[in-house]
Amino acid sequence: MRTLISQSQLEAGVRDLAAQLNQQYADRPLTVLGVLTGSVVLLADLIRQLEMPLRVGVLQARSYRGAATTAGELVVNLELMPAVEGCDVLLLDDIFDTGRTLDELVRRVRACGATSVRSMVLLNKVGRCEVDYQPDYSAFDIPNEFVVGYGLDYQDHYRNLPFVAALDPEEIAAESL
Ligand SMILES: O=P(O)(O)OC[C@H]1O[C@H](OP(=O)(O)OP(=O)(O)O)[C@H](O)[C@@H]1O
Ligand code: HPA
Repeated sequence: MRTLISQSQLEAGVRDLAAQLNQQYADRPLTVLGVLTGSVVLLADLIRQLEMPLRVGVLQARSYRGAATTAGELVVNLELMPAVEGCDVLLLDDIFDTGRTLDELVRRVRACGATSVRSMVLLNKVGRCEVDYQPDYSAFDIPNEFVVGYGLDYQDHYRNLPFVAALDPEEIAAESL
């Protein structure tokens, strides 16, 4: 694997995301919803730098399964999500790739009565978007490569890496290429 974004670059990127939110929301209460599972590392690092009255919740979305590096059917589970009616919500995810996950989640959370729904991602994979939606905040543009680390997985591994790396073709199972 090849490192694309180092630990210190990630720290600076997350600091910058937090500063944007602290400026945008100031003293307004915010509900941050982390998209399981990939957002967990970003969620933990980001919320400790937020200064507004904050609620934290999670929901789940999954479409990349097993050895696949392309999206399959999107399955959404809102059972763990707190009530968001009348709330300003920030959906937080690790990566915007085809955009199908966030596009669907923004619609679903709006339908639950949130006052506003913005979205934030760590990584924006350039040139892959398949939807008419863009995240409101992102820290890094990355090329069209399958990446792991800092929450991102391949076959449920590598989420614990403190940096973001691109997998080389020989590290990706032959059946998913
Ligand atoms: O923009 P998209 O093409 O929709 O891809 C982005 C989504 O894919 C990944 O989730 P995944 O389905 O791998 O589930 P996970 O978070 O549990 O790993 C990632 O965490 C995002 O939620
Ligand atoms: O590049 C990626 N890596 C890991 N998970 C992902 N989900 C969408 N794109 C990616």
